[in-house]
Amino acid sequence: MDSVTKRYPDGTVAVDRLSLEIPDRSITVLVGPSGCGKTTTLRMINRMIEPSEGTILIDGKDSRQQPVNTLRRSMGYVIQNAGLFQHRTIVDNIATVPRLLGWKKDKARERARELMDRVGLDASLAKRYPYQLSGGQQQRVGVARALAADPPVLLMDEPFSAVDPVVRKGLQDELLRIQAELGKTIVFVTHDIDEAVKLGTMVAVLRTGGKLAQFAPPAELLSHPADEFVEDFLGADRGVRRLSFFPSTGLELTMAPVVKAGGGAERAATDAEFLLVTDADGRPLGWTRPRDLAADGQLLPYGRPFVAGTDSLRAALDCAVLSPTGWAVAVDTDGKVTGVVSQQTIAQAIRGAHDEGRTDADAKVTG
Ligand SMILES: Nc1ncnc2c1ncn2[C@@H]1O[C@H](COP(=O)(O)OP(=O)(O)OP(=O)(O)O)[C@@H](O)[C@H]1O
Repeated sequence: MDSVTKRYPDGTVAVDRLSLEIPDRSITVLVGPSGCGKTTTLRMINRMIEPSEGTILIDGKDSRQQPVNTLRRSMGYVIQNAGLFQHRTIVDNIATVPRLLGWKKDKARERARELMDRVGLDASLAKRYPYQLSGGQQQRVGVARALAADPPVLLMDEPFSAVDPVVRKGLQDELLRIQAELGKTIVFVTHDIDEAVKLGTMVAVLRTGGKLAQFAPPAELLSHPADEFVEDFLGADRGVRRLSFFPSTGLELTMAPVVKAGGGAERAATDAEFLLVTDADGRPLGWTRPRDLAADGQLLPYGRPFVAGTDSLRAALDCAVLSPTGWAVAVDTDGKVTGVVSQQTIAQAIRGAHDEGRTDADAKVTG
């Protein structure tokens, strides 16, 4: 996208000399306050809106040189509230584009069922109508419909804005999984900076008037906001959020205060204030004081453990802060305890990470 401007007939400049290089097979997020030109930018990509000036190249080809129908079919489009056809069943909604492309009904429906599975929709919903689905399920149908003809590009305009936070997180995780599996080029519009940071390989922050404020990987955005506008938009807690990009790999874990239930007090040869009790398989049960170990008393909750190595320092910190003992519990992918770590040790690791100034987008980890 090279120096693209959109001036509406009434003179409004919605997008102002925007230049962006959208990377292939990754998620690029356009984020910014209401009215900053996100939707206009997205729609210029598939020519639902024609730019007033500038050039949009797709795979090196000027988008104006391609027939608009060919262009649109190479781009799935997902909008808020899914925009489903209310009088068509779920399976037929998803089969819409393949049918338009001339596929036989059976083949199109088979493809639709395959996609339902891919986006996490139960096959039993196939014959229902959109009004018989929850908002989150409808949104999944919207994604499946956009993927139906296997377009290389997906354009998504605030697709998850209308659902509650829990469902939204599920949809975001699903999108990341689909992207990892299918390697689509996705351009995603949101006004939610958390969503942008979570989903984006690259994030374009736009300011009112359709001007680009910064275009960077999320870790860089959080560590080096280009100016005060971006800094304000990222919010006051960007320091904590940045921890999402530091892996917990280097945290020093200890097994010293970890004991098996029924293992006897002699196992607790530590002067730790609290002991973590596990079951016979090594899964966490809860914390206790050493003197209460033999008494079979109530255990204190251990909170949500983090997966050492996979989860981020932010996840580890969260576990420690939420734990009544101030210690976070690390587990492996089977949920077995690999050690515990104190808030102080995590704080040291955080200082170390910040000092190193590690802002590499490749360091993006979950949690
Ligand atoms: N058809 C139109 N005619 C005139 N002005 C328009 C038209 N469509 C959009 N605008 C204006 O262009 C600007 C950018 O609009 P756009 O919808 O692209 O913003 P947005 O960032 O997607 O906003 P939101 O987050 O509120 O959806 C706004 O000031 C809007 O009022």
